[in-house]
Amino acid sequence: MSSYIELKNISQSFEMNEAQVTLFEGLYLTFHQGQSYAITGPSGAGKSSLLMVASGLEQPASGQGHYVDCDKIMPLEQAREEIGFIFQQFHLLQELTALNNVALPLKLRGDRHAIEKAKVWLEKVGLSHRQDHTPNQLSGGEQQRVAIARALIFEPKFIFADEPTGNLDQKSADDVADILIACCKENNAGLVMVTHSSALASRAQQVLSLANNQLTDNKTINVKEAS
Ligand SMILES: Nc1ncnc2c1ncn2[C@@H]1O[C@H](COP(=O)(O)OP(=O)(O)OP(=O)(O)O)[C@@H](O)[C@H]1O
Repeated sequence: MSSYIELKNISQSFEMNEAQVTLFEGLYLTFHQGQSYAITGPSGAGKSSLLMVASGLEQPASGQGHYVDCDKIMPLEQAREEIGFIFQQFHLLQELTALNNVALPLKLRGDRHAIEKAKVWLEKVGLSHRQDHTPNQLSGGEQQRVAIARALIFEPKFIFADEPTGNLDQKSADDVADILIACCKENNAGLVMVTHSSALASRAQQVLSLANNQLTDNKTINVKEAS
């Protein structure tokens, strides 16, 4: 049985200049493993904040998020092993080669086959020939492909991606989108992307738009009903 992430009645707000700023309020959301989702909306609407809450990296002001797998239910912040991240700025370690960046999550888990597995993943993202290069020797698109391999190598059930193509030209953005979607599909990982790109959003099965504290469903294709 595939897993899912369930958010119930979540709200997020911050104090700003002694005023309370609400980003979203009373949202109910379910993300299923193996499905793809895009969150769009105007700048400052709170998309990244929603991604942080939905992935368990930040706590909501109110409401709850759970990761559900078979009969196992756990708070999102305890589901770190099941969730991988991709960021607009790549966030690779500059002193490490592409190969060692990809291998790092497995090395940290004590996997003795980390380097062999990282080689396989670099091949999947088309970068075997750049394995000994450091991030500053790679283009933006290549760095993001390394970040995709690094995020997927420990086979998380979900990938959360914040503007994964935001720093790239159109050609690199298309290539990165192809690889990201194909790799998530191959791993049967759920993919949740925040993006300003209508081209990238259109490739997701469900497109949600965040504006004025609320989410609107703009497109749903073949997404399972919320459990
Ligand atoms: N921890 C925080 N404390 C105070 N304000 C915050 C915090 N995190 C986010 N904000 C504010 O919340 C608002 C929404 O930020 P967020 O980055 O989630 O928006 P966004 O929709 O992703 O924007 P963009 O499309 O421009 O990236 C911003 O005004 C931001 O400054």
